Amino acid sequence: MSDRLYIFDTTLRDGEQVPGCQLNTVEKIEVAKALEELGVDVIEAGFPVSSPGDFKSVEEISKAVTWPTICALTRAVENDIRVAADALKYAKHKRIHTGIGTSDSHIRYKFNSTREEIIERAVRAVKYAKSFVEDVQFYAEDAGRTDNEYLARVVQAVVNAGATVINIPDTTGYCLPWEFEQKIRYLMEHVDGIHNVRIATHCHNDLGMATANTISGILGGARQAEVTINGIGERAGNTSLEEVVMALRSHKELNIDTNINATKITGISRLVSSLMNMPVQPNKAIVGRNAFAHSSGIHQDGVLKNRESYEIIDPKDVGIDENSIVLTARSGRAALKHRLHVLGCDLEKEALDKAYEAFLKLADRKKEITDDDVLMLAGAHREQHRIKLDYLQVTSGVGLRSVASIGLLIAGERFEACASGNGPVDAAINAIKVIIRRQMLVKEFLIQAINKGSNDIGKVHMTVEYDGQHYYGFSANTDIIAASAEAFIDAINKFPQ
Ligand SMILES: CC(=O)SCCNC(=O)CCNC(=O)[C@H](O)C(C)(C)COP(=O)(O)OP(=O)(O)OC[C@H]1O[C@@H](n2cnc3c(N)ncnc32)[C@H](O)[C@@H]1OP(=O)(O)O
Ligand SMILES: CC(C)C(=O)C(=O)O
Ligand SMILES: [Mg+2]
Repeated sequence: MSDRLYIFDTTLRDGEQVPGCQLNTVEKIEVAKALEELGVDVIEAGFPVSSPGDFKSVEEISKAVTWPTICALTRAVENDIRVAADALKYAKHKRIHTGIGTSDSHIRYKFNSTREEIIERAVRAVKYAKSFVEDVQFYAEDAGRTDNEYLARVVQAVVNAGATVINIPDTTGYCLPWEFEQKIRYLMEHVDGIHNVRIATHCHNDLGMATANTISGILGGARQAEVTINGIGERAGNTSLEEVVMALRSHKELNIDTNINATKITGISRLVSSLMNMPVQPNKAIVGRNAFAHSSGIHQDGVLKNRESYEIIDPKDVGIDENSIVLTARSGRAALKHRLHVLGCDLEKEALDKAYEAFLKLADRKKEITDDDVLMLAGAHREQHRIKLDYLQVTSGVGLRSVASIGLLIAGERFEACASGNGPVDAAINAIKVIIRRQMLVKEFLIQAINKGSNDIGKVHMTVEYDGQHYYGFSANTDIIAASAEAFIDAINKFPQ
């Protein structure tokens, strides 16, 4: 059987300390209930003494949540502890999290104190918290920069005072992974009774090593990881829940697992991101928009042959239906063929080659190719138009009349003309009319963006009246003037010969 790692989520406390991420009580309850469904063991719901709003949130979360332990943060200050105990009164399982800074820098500059006095304050706080609740967690703030020998003395004192969980925060995200592992190992080896309590990691990401340090701490003997959804938290953030959970699931040889239902990870990541107005970076591990997106031809070909070529996690395991094959100018035929197949369009080799050629031209002009684009490309190569647009140049601007110069290929022969108009589309259509001398009238003209963004493809629908009949023309192009001219030509191609 694998060893159990307890997940302590501090999204609602450390995560909520981020500027702009404050939530109201109703929103906090929504996140807390989602954390419960996700399967976290402990929810750090807030710092009750900090404001009446935070007190209320801890109180309401305590009522709303059933089985996870609800934890409230305090300083090593009696009033903080009293207020925390009061806020937790409705919790079915409650924990007070008290502590104090232990690094020489904190002792000297924050507290103007001494190592001995800090140990005394730590012990007093733990004993006072024990008078309210059984489950008392102690944090040695800035343990990452606290020397191991002194840290072990602090931990020994609070274990003796009755602390049930010992939190070893790398508050400033300073440690290297091997160093953090050694720190935890040192405590495991030098504190009497340490095996009767649980050691926790609480790593910050200032050097981008929060997850690495957490995993190292676990290897050193920690069995509680303090994490947040999407890794939000002070400055560069905390360790992200999803990274730790999936690192352990991906490395079964470590034989350590959590109670997390990973299929809920994507949902809660989106919930927290939207409630906290905190977008997730696209390349964020596990929950970023691109975490399961493949955009280059060689990778796409490999993934289509076997998902595991470029994926170590099945996206379904974290609640994503399937990976995405993103079509860009770096994609190959395998990806285009796959997307066309998904869209119900199977092309033979020659047709695929032609569609691919058109696709590359479009992809060089557009960052991402959508399903509509792909269908348009697949259709475009099939129709053999008698009249084709060869080139088009239009000048337009404010305070001048637009002029178009156009070249058409009619049954392979080139015809050229110039014309002016009251705008670029009018000029282009007038130029076509110089070559195609028929009585034609544009009856309907609609330009539509397919998705969004100024680099998008414009779709043009046009109805042209000729000889008492209406003919429909369509085109799509990143250049809407070209699309308009092409739609006009498309309608002309449907005139009876
Ligand atoms: C690493 C972390 O994330 S710790 C949690 C950080 N989160 C927060 O600070 C959010 C909540 N904080 C607050 O609402 C306020 O800071 C309060 C209510 C806790 C305190 O407010 P104030 O009384 O106005 O104090 P202020 O914030 O200016 O200064 C903090 C005081 O707490 C002391 N302090 C800081 N940490 C601790 C601690 N763990 N134990 C005891 N005292 C502490 C400081 O030394 C300072 O005391 P001083 O004024 O005697 O120098
Ligand atoms: C309060 C403690 C646990 C903390 O957030 C830190 O040290 O980073
Ligand atoms: Mg922190």
